[in-house]
Amino acid sequence: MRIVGIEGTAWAASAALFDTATDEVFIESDPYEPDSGGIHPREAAEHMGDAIPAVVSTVLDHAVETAEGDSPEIDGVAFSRGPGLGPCLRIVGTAARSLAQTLDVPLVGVNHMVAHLEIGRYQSGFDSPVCLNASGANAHLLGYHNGRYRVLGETMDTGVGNAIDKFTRHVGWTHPGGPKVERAAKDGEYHDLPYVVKGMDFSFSGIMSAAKQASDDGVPVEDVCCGLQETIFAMLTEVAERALSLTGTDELVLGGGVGQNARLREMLSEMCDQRGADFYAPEPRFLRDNAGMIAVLGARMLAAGDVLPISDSAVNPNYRPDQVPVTWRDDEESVARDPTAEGKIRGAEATVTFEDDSVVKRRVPKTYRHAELDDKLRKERTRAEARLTSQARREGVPTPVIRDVDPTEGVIVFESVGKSDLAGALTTERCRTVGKHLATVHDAGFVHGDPTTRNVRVDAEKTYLIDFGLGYYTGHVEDHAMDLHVFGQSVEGTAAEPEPLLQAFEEGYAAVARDGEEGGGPDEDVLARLRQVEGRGRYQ
Ligand SMILES: C[C@@H](O)[C@H](NC(=O)OP(=O)(O)OC[C@H]1O[C@@H](n2cnc3c(N)ncnc32)[C@H](O)[C@@H]1O)C(=O)O
Ligand SMILES: Nc1ncnc2c1ncn2[C@@H]1O[C@H](COP(=O)(O)OP(=O)(O)OP(=O)(O)O)[C@@H](O)[C@H]1O
Ligand SMILES: [Fe+2]
Repeated sequence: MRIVGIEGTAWAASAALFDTATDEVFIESDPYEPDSGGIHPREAAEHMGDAIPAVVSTVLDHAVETAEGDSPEIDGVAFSRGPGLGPCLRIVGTAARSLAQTLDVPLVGVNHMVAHLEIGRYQSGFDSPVCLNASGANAHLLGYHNGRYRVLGETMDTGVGNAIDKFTRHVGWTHPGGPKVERAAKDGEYHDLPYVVKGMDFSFSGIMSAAKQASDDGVPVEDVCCGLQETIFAMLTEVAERALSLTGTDELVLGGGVGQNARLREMLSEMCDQRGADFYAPEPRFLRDNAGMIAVLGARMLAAGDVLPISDSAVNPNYRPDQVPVTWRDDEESVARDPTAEGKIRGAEATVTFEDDSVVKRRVPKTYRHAELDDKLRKERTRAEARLTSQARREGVPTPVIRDVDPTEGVIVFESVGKSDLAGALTTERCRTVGKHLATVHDAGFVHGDPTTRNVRVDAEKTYLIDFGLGYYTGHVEDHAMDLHVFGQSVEGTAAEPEPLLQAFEEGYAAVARDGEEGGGPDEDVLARLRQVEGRGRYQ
């Protein structure tokens, strides 16, 4: 099968030919490079209008040259349907429709983000990896489960590339900023910046303001660039590791333009090596926006009969990856491995060993992180975990008794609790209890920070919360809603039937959360905010 792909969601006007018989991908691209500032939607659309016909024509010439007969021998036309900039997408859509009609072949509408991850999965040969998408307008962790790609974690504000590009605009560098930050960082010393992860979600707004401020205050720009890379990429590596731990998977693939950064790839590969996981990053021409990935996924969709009638082929600027019905994969495949099957405990942050009825948790140094950042995080989290585990128990939430703490070494000795993780023993009643426990914790003025199904231990009588290392004191509705969101994502990404579990979880939360009389967030506010968090389109 031979399929043409067309891409043009933002900056790359690109066309490609993928031949399934030879596995060859021919790509022709023409980037839009703004003279100053960031990507301007109108200018970008003008660029698409000029460049798309030219790149398509080059690819058609190539198709004729490589065909056995005189015609280009094309079986389908795939195009990026979204997400992306509306004016650009419409031009791509029009070009794809007219090409499909001219050639009299089917039209295939591809989700750009799913294409970013499928290219790595296709090339690696991995079955069901966790996928880290690090692109300009997005940043998320995805895993296939029950017929869809589930968002296991994502940015709460801007995409990772856009965050970096905003900083470089601030210091007067031209777009794109990512490669310039990478070069400058090589000559810089590490500069400390805010590090924000919440379970498998993360946010860049605090770090970006701090980076701009540091540069305004006279910190050498190379040092800020070094701090930015070390902080942002350590955050992405940490959440990727947490996703591997939660799902029990030992395969990770990288996608997206920021994936071209050597330091990010180094950190991910080191993390995977150390936990015995396999890591795959496609070559740069398949990481940045390109039509090759659209053609490759388009071919699989076409083979599965997943084609679009012209009348139903409108573009979708907010097309989320979890909206895509995955027609080209087997329902049985899942990113989640059987959580009861594994023998040894592999947390994301720590090693855990069982000694009699005690558990020794060691936050071992993570060599992928800058030593100063690593030291700070391990100490802070060990202290937070010891303090909040005990405070939660005083509030009536079952947690393990703490027997010893050594923040300098990052070691805590706990009482061993529960018979298994909730991940392997999910019931509606237990989820209801987790909801109640989180409400109690929130009413006491703090959040858990990482309430996934692996951070809940259960036995016949009790449901315990463990691993408060990412917890902190806060009365903000947004922080409370994020705690609920983290639990929700961990259930969605791994459970066979998440709906009743999540309903019970929210009922439990609502039954206990204080009604807001004296300063605590009213539960309706938290649940309403949760709906907002879930519905946010984050393609800015
Ligand atoms: C929706 C779509 O239009 C969008 N595309 C996109 O963001 O282009 P992509 O090629 O995946 O990524 C571009 C980003 O990748 C960054 N980038 C490129 N090279 C980099 C490097 N060496 N280090 C860090 N960032 C880099 C750029 O600064 C820019 O922000 C997306 O995939 O989110
Ligand atoms: N007190 C305890 N009693 C029984 N089992 C425990 C206890 N503490 C930890 N475990 C087991 O060890 C696993 C890892 O512990 P924990 O979640 O604290 O580590 P972590 O590295 O912070 O994990 P992650 O960051 O992936 O959530 C837990 O999922 C649980 O199975
Ligand atoms: Fe992209």
